[in-house]
Amino acid sequence: MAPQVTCLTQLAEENSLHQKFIRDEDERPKVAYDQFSDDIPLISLAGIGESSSERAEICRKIVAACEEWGIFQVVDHGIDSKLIEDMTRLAREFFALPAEEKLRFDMSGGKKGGFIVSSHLQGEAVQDWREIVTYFSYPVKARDYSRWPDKPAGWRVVTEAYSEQLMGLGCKLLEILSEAMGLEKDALSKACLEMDQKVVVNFYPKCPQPNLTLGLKRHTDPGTITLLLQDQVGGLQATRDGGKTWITVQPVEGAFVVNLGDHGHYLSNGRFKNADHQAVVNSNLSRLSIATFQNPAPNAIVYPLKTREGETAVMEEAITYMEMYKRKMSRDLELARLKKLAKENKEEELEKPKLKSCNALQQLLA
Ligand SMILES: O=C(O)CCC(=O)C(=O)O
Ligand SMILES: [Fe+2]
Repeated sequence: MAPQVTCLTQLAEENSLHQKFIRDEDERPKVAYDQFSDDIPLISLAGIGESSSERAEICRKIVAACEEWGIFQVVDHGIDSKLIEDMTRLAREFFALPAEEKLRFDMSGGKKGGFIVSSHLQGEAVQDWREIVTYFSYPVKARDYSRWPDKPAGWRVVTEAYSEQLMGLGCKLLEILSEAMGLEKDALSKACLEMDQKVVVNFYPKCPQPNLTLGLKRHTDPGTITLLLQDQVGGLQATRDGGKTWITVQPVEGAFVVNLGDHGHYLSNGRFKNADHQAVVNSNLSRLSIATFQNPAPNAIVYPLKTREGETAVMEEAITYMEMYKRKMSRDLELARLKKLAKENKEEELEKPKLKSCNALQQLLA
């Protein structure tokens, strides 16, 4: 039997956008996908290993970027370029598979890992214009290979190697941030207990009406640090003024975009920003990005590791990461609910005068 779910790749062929992807006006893209900005710092990690003045300079740049944006790009990061190439190629091949192949790994119904068409926040009607395939790669003992795609050939070998190298890079960056906070090198990693890693491969097909929708709704990542590999199309956007102005991050060949999540933000007592970001789409080209989330273990404690002189803690109480995540989700849901309510009320208000004039018309005609 033909699958019930239509993949976005199929919807992309239509002339107009399906209603379920249409965002409210205030959420729609304000800046074009290819109107690039180089405001986000681009930092070379060459020389990071040495205990030299070079390392100190790199650390200074990273810390400044985290304080200002919570997001930066790194090159000379030591991740094997052949691995990046293979990972990108396999990811593209996965999304090019027929819908029924991808849907063999359908994640709906609460499965941990697999494929999903047009993700959306629970309880929210509008969907994102993206397909994803995701797998949980750390801790190793928790890997459920039955939820990892078995096609295209080579997926498992390449993704495992990719995960391992990215775990290394993530930890290296956390060492720098720990030192910057005046703590032991391994303080942030230790605070994660056994670090989790989740990889989400995002595929954004060409979109018939990209100005009405988003590839991925505005959000902050919940975890400690995220390493994003993006192709050269462009679409990742960041804001540092609560969404008033946006910039499109300039894609840089072979670079990783690094951003801090909520956990990193809280542990630094708000000193390092949790980057507010989103992804926009376009009608010319499909786009691929691979997000590697370095997260704490579910039972890790979320609380500032250190408060600087004169600072009070940004959190009232210490909670587990699981609890932090639950609270974030219910806050997002509540916001979506209130927004929907406000919209309905507004529509009702708009209906009233119409109704009045309608009554008046009837009286006139009577
Ligand atoms: O695709 C992108 O540029 C952004 C992806 C992202 O923010 C995410 O997966 O959390
Ligand atoms: Fe994100």
